[in-house]
Amino acid sequence: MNKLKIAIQKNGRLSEKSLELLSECGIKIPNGTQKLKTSSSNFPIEILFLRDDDIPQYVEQNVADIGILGENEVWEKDRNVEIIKKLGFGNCRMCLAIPKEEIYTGISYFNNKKIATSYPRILNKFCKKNNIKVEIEEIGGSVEIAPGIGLANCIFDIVSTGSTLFMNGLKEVETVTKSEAALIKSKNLSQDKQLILNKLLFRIQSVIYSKENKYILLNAPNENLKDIISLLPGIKSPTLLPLAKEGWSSVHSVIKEDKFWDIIEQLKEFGAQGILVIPIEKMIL
Ligand SMILES: Nc1ncnc2c1ncn2[C@@H]1O[C@H](COP(=O)(O)OP(=O)(O)OP(=O)(O)O)[C@@H](O)[C@H]1O
Ligand SMILES: O=P(O)(O)OC[C@H]1O[C@H](OP(=O)(O)OP(=O)(O)O)[C@H](O)[C@@H]1O
Ligand SMILES: [Mg+2]
Repeated sequence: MNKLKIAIQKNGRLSEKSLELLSECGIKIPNGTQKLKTSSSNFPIEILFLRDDDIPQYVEQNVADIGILGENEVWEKDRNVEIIKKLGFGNCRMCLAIPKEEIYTGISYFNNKKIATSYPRILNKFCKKNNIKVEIEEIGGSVEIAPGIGLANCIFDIVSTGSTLFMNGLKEVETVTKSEAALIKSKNLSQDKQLILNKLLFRIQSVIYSKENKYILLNAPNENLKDIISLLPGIKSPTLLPLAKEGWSSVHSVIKEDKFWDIIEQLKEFGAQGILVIPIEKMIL
């Protein structure tokens, strides 16, 4: 049977999470090998371990059918591939940063500046859109060092916590775009491979939903049930069960994790008690 070939990063920020995602999808991958290519024992998929920069090219050329990498690399390489799913990890922003003692006057500050980056295409597009004329100095890595050693005036790079900028005496002044890990696919997949991809996507979707959502259980006084239910719409609607104690019900529902902290105060105001929030292992809609 035809196998779907997926390219993931060999060593780097996205390697572990990419393998973890496949494993959460129930796909068994032999570990502990130094091989650059391996197959799953229980899903028709072959895994290629590559440098992330090369993945768009391999997917465009059908050497790999799909790949997991940062959107930033996909945009930078600008190959003929399609982003089909954001994966919720590898979140970062792409920023312009300048020496911390400089006074930032707005985007025109960058006119006639030399900017070091590993992402010349994305930077060039941004500069054109904003009508600024810059000199782009392309380097492969350790971009934050460039102003300190006189290679450039400022930088354009990936930022997450900001600690690399801080440690190198730089400050972030413009966010050009945000990026996260994504699944890309080749534009000419055979029908068999598309079917395998659909199966994989279904599993990925379930894994992502289960991470974004929590199961919530609480006890609610019956007189406030309507208000409490309106805060917890659930997938279809919440489950209601009478408690042994008269006048009280147990409410079960599913909520978005990031919404929970916003509604907890309101739930308490409506008299909710014994609130339990439980992780969901898998969620199929
Ligand atoms: N600090 C960060 N926080 C979150 N995500 C990040 C961070 N740095 C990079 N990323 C994301 O992880 C991807 C891989 O980063 P990494 O530093 O491992 O790349 P690399 O050095 O280019 O690796 P490779 O050797 O495979 O080319 C980046 O393209 C970006 O999408
Ligand atoms: O804002 P921060 O949390 O400090 O993260 C930003 C840093 O992370 C990335 O590099 P990485 O550490 O992956 O090393 P690399 O440049 O060698 O790939 C990126 O290139 C920045 O240098
Ligand atoms: Mg790389």
